[in-house]
Amino acid sequence: MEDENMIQPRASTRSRIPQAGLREMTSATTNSRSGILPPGSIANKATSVSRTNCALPIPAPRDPLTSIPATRPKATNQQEVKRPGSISRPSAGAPNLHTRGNSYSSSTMSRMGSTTTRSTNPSLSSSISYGNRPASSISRPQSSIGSRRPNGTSISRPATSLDTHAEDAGTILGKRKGMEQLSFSFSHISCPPGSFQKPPANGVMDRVSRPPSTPGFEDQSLGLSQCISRMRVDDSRETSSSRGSGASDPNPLIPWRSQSLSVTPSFSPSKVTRIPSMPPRKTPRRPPVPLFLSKESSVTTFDNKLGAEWDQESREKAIDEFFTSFVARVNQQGQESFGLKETVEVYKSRIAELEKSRDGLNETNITLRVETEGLKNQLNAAEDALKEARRDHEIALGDLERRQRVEMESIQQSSRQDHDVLHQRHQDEIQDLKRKFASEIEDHKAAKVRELGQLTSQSALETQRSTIELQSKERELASLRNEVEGMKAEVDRERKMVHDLRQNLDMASANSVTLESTIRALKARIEFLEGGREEQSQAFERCNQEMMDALVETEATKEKLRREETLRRKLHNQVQELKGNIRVFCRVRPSLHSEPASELTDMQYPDQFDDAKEINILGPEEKSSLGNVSRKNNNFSFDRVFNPSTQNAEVFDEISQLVQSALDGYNVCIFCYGQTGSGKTYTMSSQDGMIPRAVHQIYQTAQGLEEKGWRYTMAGNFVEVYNENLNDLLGNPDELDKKKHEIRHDMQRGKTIITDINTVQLDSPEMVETILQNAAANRSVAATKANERSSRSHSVFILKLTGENHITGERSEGTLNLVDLAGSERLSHSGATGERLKETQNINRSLSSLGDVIAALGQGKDGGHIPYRNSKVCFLLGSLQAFLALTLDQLTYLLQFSLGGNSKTLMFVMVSPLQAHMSETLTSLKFATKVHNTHIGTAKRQARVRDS
Ligand SMILES: Nc1ncnc2c1ncn2[C@@H]1O[C@H](COP(=O)(O)OP(=O)(O)OP(=O)(O)O)[C@@H](O)[C@H]1O
Repeated sequence: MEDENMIQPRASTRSRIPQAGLREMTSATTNSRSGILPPGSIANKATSVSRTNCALPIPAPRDPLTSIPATRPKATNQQEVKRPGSISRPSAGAPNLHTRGNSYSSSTMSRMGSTTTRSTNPSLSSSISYGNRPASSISRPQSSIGSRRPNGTSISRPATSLDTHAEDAGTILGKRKGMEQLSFSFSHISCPPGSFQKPPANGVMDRVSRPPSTPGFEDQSLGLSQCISRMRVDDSRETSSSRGSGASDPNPLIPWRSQSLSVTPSFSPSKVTRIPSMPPRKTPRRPPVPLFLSKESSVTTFDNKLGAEWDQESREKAIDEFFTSFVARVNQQGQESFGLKETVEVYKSRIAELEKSRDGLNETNITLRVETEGLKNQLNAAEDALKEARRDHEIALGDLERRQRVEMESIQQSSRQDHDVLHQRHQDEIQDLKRKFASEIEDHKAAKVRELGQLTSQSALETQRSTIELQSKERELASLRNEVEGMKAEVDRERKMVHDLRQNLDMASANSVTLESTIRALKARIEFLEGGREEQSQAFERCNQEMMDALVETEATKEKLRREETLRRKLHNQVQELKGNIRVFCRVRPSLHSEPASELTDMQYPDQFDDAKEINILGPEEKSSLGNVSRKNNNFSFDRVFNPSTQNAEVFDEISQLVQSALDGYNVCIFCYGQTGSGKTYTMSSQDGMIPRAVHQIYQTAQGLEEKGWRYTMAGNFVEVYNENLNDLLGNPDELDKKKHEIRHDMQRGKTIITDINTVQLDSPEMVETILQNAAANRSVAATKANERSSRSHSVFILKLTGENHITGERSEGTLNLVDLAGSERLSHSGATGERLKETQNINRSLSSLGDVIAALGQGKDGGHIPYRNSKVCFLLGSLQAFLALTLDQLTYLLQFSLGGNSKTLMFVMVSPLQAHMSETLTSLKFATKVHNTHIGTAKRQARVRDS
């Protein structure tokens, strides 16, 4: 609280002295922005002080002597003149000056108005009258500036109140110790000559100034000191001149220039000392003025009255007025100076206050330190007490823990006992439940066993009953059979007997006795049979034995059948080999509706109702030079020739044995060769073509073989060789011609693997239709016309057949390849260009190389050169031996294992019936004849190619 009391007043003190005021004071000291001129310019300083004490708005800076506001009437000076003794408050502005001392800093600039008002006196005659001021009035109270001055009474101003400003200004009010040594350097005041003459009533002037009409006097811009300096200069000049030459001043208008201004003590309580000399100012040369006035002197008065030197009254009046105004001005300056001093005093008092507050703060600080020490002691005591309390608390805690531990142990013990009791009870319950459940289970088990026994006995009874029924049925059947047989025999016998009886009718009657005896014998036999049960049971046993023998015989027969199936396979293979491992069928397609009969080629089938192996193609009529008309007959012979009326079913009958070979574990290759539009696709891939029929047959055969222990799985691929590239027709159509597939051969197992290819498991015969549709769809995506694409590429349908006999442990792996070759038309006839030309070249290269390879193979030279490398198709018909050689032909490479060793090949050569295609037809047939004449692995067969 004490501290607060110390601080609060300080705050209020601060608030009373705004920083702005302090700044302005500082700036005033350094002569910047304050409007205070450098030393020697009292007017500005006064202005500054006036600003300090006046709250009026700040006017624009102006010359204090030239600016004469209208608000300041001259009457003020006149009023002051009337009261010459009251110098302390010469004007109405004075109270303002004093009462605003406290707000000095904030009102410094606003004092301009009042100052200006004061300086509105037209002349400096009203500015110096300091000497008239009584000593008491000069000793201005310190509080005259501040509001703290009590009751507005004057308090003696400290002796140093003017020191600072007097020294700072370096001009006026220079001497210390009050007004006694006050000397003025009124450099800023233009003082009219002669205005320093002491009024008669108040003092004596030692010099009499000249009237104000002199030019120098009118120069109001000159300061008083300058005037005085001039006076000195002139004075000395005049003195010297008067001394030297004795001549008088040529200018009688400025006699005051040679005077030095001094105020006698009687004139002012302060001692006016001689004003320090100022630098001389150059003035125009004037005529000398007489030093002393005489009656003869002609002097111009202030009123510009010439010759009024002796008008003492008016001169005194003028001087008096001037002096009054001068005193007022000096007064004003003094007051302003007081203002400044008071400001300084305010700051000094402020400093004192601050020091006081600092002392207070120091005291407070000491008090606080003492208090802090006390508090520290209290804190130490409190800490000690806290430690004590903590110790007590720890002891109490320890006791509590011990107590709780004991309690806990007792609780644990009791709970353990409870737990043991509960556990024991629980165990007892469990034992009871176990016993209960065991007895229930036993009961249940016994019931189930009983039920089982009943069921077993029932089933045994049922079985026995059914066995008995079966036996009775069998017996009935046997007896019925016997009866039937007996009836038959009896009928026969009866017939015979009737016949005999008819023949022996006579004998019957004769032998009636014999018959009767026979009847009796029969009756005796019946009786015997009825009585011979033992014999019947023995007969039943014999029958049973016979049945068991029959079963054994059946098993033996089945085993024999399986052996015969294996033998059949071997024999079938041998038969196929005997037929030739490469067989060639020729098929002529029928003419279409769009093809008129006149455009058809004349073809004959000489043995169509016999072996159906030959075909004659008659050329166009040719006239010889002798006029004979003849037609060229091209006769070809193959393994089978199908005329246009042959249906797919009949064609398939011929190849079904090859399909059977695939099931038996052989690699079979069936391909169609021929020009575009000759019916290859129709034969191979149409709805009732070879592919669907082959798959159907395989299914049927596989099902039939199941009862012989065979289980078959079928997996299908469909690939295309287009421009010597391999494509997957069951894959993504977008990858056609882009994705690369490789053909890899497993030489040891004789298997062909194609990389990255889709394999479809054929679980049903219908799946093959899906495969064919997908392949056709993919081809249609790859080409604008599906037919075009199919014409320009080889397609291969690969069916892998894997069979296992779970009885015999046999295993078979066969492959059926159904190949639809590209159109075989000649390059020269196709007229193809660009991409088509490239395709045709590829196709022809494959096919012609195929012929070469076949021809080479046909020569049958083991180890002889086979031109496999010439074409991929070479692999198609080459032996296993041949396929070991590297080749670029994808197609033949692909079919490598289907053409050699255990492979069987069937080639369809397709023929178009059109005359326009005759040339291509003949070429195809000649090529097929080459193939037909090739024999791989079996006895070479001869075939004829007859030109007649
Ligand atoms: N045996 C036939 N019975 C009825 N029509 C047939 C027979 N053979 C072919 N055709 C028809 O002849 C036309 C051409 O047959 P296909 O498309 O099979 O010839 P292609 O040799 O496969 O031609 P490409 O080489 O262009 O594929 C088809 O319209 C087809 O239906």
